[in-house]
Amino acid sequence: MKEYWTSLASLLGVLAFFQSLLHVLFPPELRFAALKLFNRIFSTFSSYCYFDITEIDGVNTNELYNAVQLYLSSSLSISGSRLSLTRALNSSAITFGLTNNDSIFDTFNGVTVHWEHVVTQRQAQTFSWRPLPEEKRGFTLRIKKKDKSLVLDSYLDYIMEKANDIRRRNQDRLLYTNSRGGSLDSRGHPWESVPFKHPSTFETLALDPLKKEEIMEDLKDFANGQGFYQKTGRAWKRGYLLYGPPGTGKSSMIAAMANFLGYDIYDLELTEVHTNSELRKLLMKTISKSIIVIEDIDCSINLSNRKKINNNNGGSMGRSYYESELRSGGGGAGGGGAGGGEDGGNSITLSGLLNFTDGLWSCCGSERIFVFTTNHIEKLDPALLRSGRMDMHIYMSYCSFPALKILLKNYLGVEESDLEDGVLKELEQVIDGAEMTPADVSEVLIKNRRDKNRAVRELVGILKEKAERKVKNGNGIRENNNLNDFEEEEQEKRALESPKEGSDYEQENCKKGEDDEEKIK
Ligand SMILES: Nc1ncnc2c1ncn2[C@@H]1O[C@H](COP(=O)(O)OP(=O)(O)OP(=O)(O)O)[C@@H](O)[C@H]1O
Ligand SMILES: [Mg+2]
Repeated sequence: MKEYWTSLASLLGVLAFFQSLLHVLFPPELRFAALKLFNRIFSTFSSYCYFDITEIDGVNTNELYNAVQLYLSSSLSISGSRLSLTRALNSSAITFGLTNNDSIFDTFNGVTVHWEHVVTQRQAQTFSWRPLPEEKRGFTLRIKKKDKSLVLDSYLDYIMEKANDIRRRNQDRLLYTNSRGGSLDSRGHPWESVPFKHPSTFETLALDPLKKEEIMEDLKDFANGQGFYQKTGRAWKRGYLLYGPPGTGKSSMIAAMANFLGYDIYDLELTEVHTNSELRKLLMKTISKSIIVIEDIDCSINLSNRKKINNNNGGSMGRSYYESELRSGGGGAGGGGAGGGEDGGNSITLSGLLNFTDGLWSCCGSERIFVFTTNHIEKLDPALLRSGRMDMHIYMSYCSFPALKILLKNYLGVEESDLEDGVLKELEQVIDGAEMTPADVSEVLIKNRRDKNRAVRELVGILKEKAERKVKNGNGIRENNNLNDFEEEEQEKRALESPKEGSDYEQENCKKGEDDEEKIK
């Protein structure tokens, strides 16, 4: 012990000597340059190299910083003696972290590396485009120079992969919203998030089992399809359009999809997005393995009838979709859009939205699912529906007999075999004609769930009454149960509304071509 103190004292003595030498030999203005030089000489002869991973890289959040934090938290929980513990609002998981300026050793492929969590106070800002956090945080990785290639080749990739795994396994999945409009938080994020805890699964979803199977297979193929998408040169993304009457389970289906794949959800509120470029920025800030949802797309923004509305207004407001696009600098590529304002300040265009799902920007990141929902498919522009854009159109129907059996099992614990043949037959006969949504059926079952027999009796009564009323109104039970009133009406309306030559969008694009030719002449 005595020897230890003696060597420490001599080391301090040497340091003090060098400091006074620095003061004697160099005038104050050269001292900083001299220190830098010593530093360089020192690092040349040192056997270590250092990597700084700062939390904020310029203006963007550094994904690697978050990944390192998560990765280290898994080993810290067992080894650390002083740790910072955090629990996000509403989250069920506690996260371990290195305290400020603390350090830890890690081993990878037999190589030991050293991590330090460096936290310093940020100097008072005179001007900044957005508020920055008061603390500057980062990790410094120290590694032997001879092992440098190992870090660059595989250690960092390993950390990213491990962090993603941990995030999926341990952390709650997140539900993001852009309800703050275009404003960013102090870390530059346009999205706000809460832990996502919706209990809907494919098991609880009342849907035709065959349809359910088909959707689950499709999702599985998508999630395991990295190689396929790579091979075929397609962006690794998929679009689903869920349409049908209110209360048929569209939102429940989205939750079931997210729970099935373990993906986060981005619930995009289109009415809060003001320009195409804002839409693109939101897209850029989403992570892989996520579902981007636009609910009630027909109500969110007037996409299909934009031209008609403008033309009806006449005068300067009578600009066509194409002209407004040109003015906003958007063009067919759906860019800029900053100038807009013809829609009460909201200048997202259909082409901006199509570009969001389909264009070059849509593949920043990967493994992403787009889901649009609507109660009125006939109101959507065919350009949005064409194949390849929304890969799967899923009709969420009124409660069918197979769906009813699932609801009876979920809500009452009643299996098909528990019901008398007569009751079963009765239910089967009236369910399609009654056109009741799963939401309505659920309500009847929830209300009477203490008395199963009463619940079933009441449900049969209501279904019969509804079916009879439909017959009276001239909508008898159809022989083809796969196509009910809603679906048929929607299809008829669509056929009437969409002109044979093509959609508004397509016509506008044609007009754009004609105008361009005119200009060239
Ligand atoms: N197919 C279904 N399976 C199980 N539950 C369902 C189904 N459809 C509706 N429900 C129940 O009804 C409620 C409303 O369903 P949901 O919000 O998913 O309907 P929606 O189609 O999204 O309606 P909207 O078009 O009004 O948004 C949910 O709480 C859910 O429990
Ligand atoms: Mg819904």
